[in-house]
Amino acid sequence: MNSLYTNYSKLVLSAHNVGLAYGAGRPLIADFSLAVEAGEIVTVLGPSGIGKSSLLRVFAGLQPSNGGRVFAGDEEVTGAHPRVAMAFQDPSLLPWLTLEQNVAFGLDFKHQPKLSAKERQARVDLAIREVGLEHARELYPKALSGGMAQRTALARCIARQPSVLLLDEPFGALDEVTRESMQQLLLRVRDDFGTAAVLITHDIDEALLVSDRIVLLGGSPAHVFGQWTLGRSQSRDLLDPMLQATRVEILQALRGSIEGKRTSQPPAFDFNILRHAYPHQELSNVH
Ligand SMILES: Nc1ncnc2c1ncn2[C@@H]1O[C@H](COP(=O)(O)OP(=O)(O)OP(=O)(O)O)[C@@H](O)[C@H]1O
Repeated sequence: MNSLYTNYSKLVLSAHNVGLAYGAGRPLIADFSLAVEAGEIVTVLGPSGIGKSSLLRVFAGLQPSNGGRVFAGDEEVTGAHPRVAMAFQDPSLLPWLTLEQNVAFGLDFKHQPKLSAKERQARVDLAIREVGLEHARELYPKALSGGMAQRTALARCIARQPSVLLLDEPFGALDEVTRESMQQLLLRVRDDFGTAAVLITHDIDEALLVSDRIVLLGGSPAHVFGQWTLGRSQSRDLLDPMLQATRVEILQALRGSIEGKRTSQPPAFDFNILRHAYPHQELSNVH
């Protein structure tokens, strides 16, 4: 287990001491910090109900945190941000719009920069091509398979040209083969555009197949309970003994986190990295 915070100037998303609570009860999440580099795919695993989706909504600026700060690049996230795009398990397509119109709709979000008609069409075309749905652009959502609908939702995100994708179990409802092709698509988007991603999944194998880093949430309030870095040269064949060993380690830690036991010390977060990346930001509440 180790951490990967090497390319300081390339952070696209960072969370500093984020806390989360619903109502006046015990906080759900405390002191959560994460730094995501350009092109890095970070998967967040953790027991059901620990707060993974809530955390992602905070990263997307869709929900306030209780303390802490989130940055997209060097801009603080205080609401929906043009460089941050989120996709959910439900593709949330508008049924009265065609596939192409659904993709273009992502560019109409209030916080998006204004584009010329030509630039807008170019972005839509590129995104549809990237997800391999050029043949289906005139179809309405009811005529799309689950995989095609998810590809459309991803294209809607891609058209916005985000620096980071926030993916809340987007492949969870798909059959295994479609799921595999979506995982390959995610890797391709990363390779083609350098887009980073924070992915929530319950599937350890999925995490092992796509992630540069796996972060496990555990404890109450939840915090980083374990962290694994997978090199790009690491085999992603699930039968590979190294990957198998990591799988077992993650599974044991996940069981430990469910039982509320600390099986491993979470890695200490080096806040000097954030100071280095954001020298002009006031990080006084970061200790
Ligand atoms: N808007 C809300 N108001 C009050 N409580 C909420 C709200 N949203 C989520 N919760 C509660 O917060 C806890 C964490 O929910 P969240 O969906 O973030 O967890 P999760 O780890 O993503 O769960 P799962 O893996 O089952 O999807 C749950 O107990 C949930 O009931």
